[in-house]
Amino acid sequence: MSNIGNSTNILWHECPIQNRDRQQLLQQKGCVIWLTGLSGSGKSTLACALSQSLHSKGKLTYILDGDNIRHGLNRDLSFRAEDRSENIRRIGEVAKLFADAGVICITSLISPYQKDRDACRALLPEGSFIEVFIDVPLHVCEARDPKGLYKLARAGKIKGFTGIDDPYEPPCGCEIVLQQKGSDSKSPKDMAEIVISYLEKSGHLKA
Ligand SMILES: Nc1ncnc2c1ncn2[C@@H]1O[C@H](COP(=O)(O)OS(=O)(=O)O)[C@@H](OP(=O)(O)O)[C@H]1O
Ligand SMILES: Nc1ncnc2c1ncn2[C@@H]1O[C@H](COP(=O)(O)OP(=O)(O)O)[C@@H](O)[C@H]1O
Repeated sequence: MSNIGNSTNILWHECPIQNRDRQQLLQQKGCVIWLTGLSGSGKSTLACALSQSLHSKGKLTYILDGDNIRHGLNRDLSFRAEDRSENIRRIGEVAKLFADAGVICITSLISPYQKDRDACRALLPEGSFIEVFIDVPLHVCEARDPKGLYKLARAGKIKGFTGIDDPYEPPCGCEIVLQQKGSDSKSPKDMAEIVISYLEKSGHLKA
């Protein structure tokens, strides 16, 4: 019996069907592909392109998108630093369950703080947390502004907007950097191919 957080007298219950059995069934290894970048950098677009491409190869994926999860599980959270951390912690825990289920779980969150991303990495077995930085300069994201949020932030109508008056800490030592700078521009499909070739090399697309 042990105490975890505020829960006392709890005991882990094992089931004979384990992660390796699910890997065999699905012919893939569950993992978390953690997309991070500014608002408008292309996280949701890449998540969809990746999911479509992997699906067409017969691989099971699931997307956890920050915007979408804030409509339900995380609807109680704001954009204060503590709430962003809690947002990321919960999504990290959910992503861990999907990965354990054998699914290739794609998360799409700004996740601006390195320590929050590192805490999620620490939840997963070695090699199963694949951090992907979508490195798009602020001026490019701001020019795209598909939801008009940068305009509102510049006008002072949204406070604490990432990149404007709230921080974004670029990853150091992440698995993949996808740059979108000057002439080096990549389509979402090109970006998805880079991630998929990483997964092929790392052995995640076979049991
Ligand atoms: N203050 C502020 N800062 C940043 N973003 C804001 C803010 N308010 C609303 N939005 C919208 O919320 C989306 C980001 O949610 P996330 O859950 O990914 O953010 S975080 O990881 O908790 O920082 C983000 O979506 P994306 O553009 O898809 O990144 C914004 O549309
Ligand atoms: N690789 C890309 N090249 C050019 N434009 C892109 C690319 N990926 C996304 N976009 C465009 O950028 C905008 C923001 O993309 P989105 O996926 O919503 O970003 P995020 O989820 O990071 O906020 C959209 O208008 C989208 O069509």
